[in-house]
Amino acid sequence: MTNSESKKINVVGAVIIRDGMVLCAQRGPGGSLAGLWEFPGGKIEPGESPEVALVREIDEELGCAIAVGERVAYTEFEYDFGTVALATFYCRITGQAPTNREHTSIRWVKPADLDALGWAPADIPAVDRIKARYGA
Ligand SMILES: Nc1nc2c([nH]c(=O)n2[C@H]2C[C@H](O)[C@@H](COP(=O)(O)OP(=O)(O)OP(=O)(O)O)O2)c(=O)[nH]1
Repeated sequence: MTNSESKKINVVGAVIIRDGMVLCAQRGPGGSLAGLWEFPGGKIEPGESPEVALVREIDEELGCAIAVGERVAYTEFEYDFGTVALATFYCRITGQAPTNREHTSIRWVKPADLDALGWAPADIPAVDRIKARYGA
């Protein structure tokens, strides 16, 4: 087993779609994958289901309530700091509009324009699925 395989990080990401646009979030400077774009979300805590973790993370990061729908993609990607197992889910906002609390920026993007952002590598399969489904 390689070192990176020994550390699997279970992460959930929310593909929030509103009015045909996808909510994208840019990671801050300093941490892992600094400046790259991702789907809001984060690490699953012990005992949490992916759906419960996603509702908690989106409340923390964006201050809004969501309904979690079907899975978009599941990817395992080996970064130098460990292997991220990323599960993304289509989500719908059920309450107030999101506000950016933790990211450098958040942006609503048309599916066909998603490629213009510099994505965290683990997210590429999800981005491709979203484009295939919604991008013209
Ligand atoms: N939230 C989120 N994280 C992602 C995505 N794609 C991807 O590779 N990741 C990585 C980045 C982080 O290493 C990890 C998620 O952890 P996190 O969101 O709690 O990140 P963090 O900044 O608090 O943690 P850290 O890695 O800086 O310690 O998964 C994604 O689409 N959404």
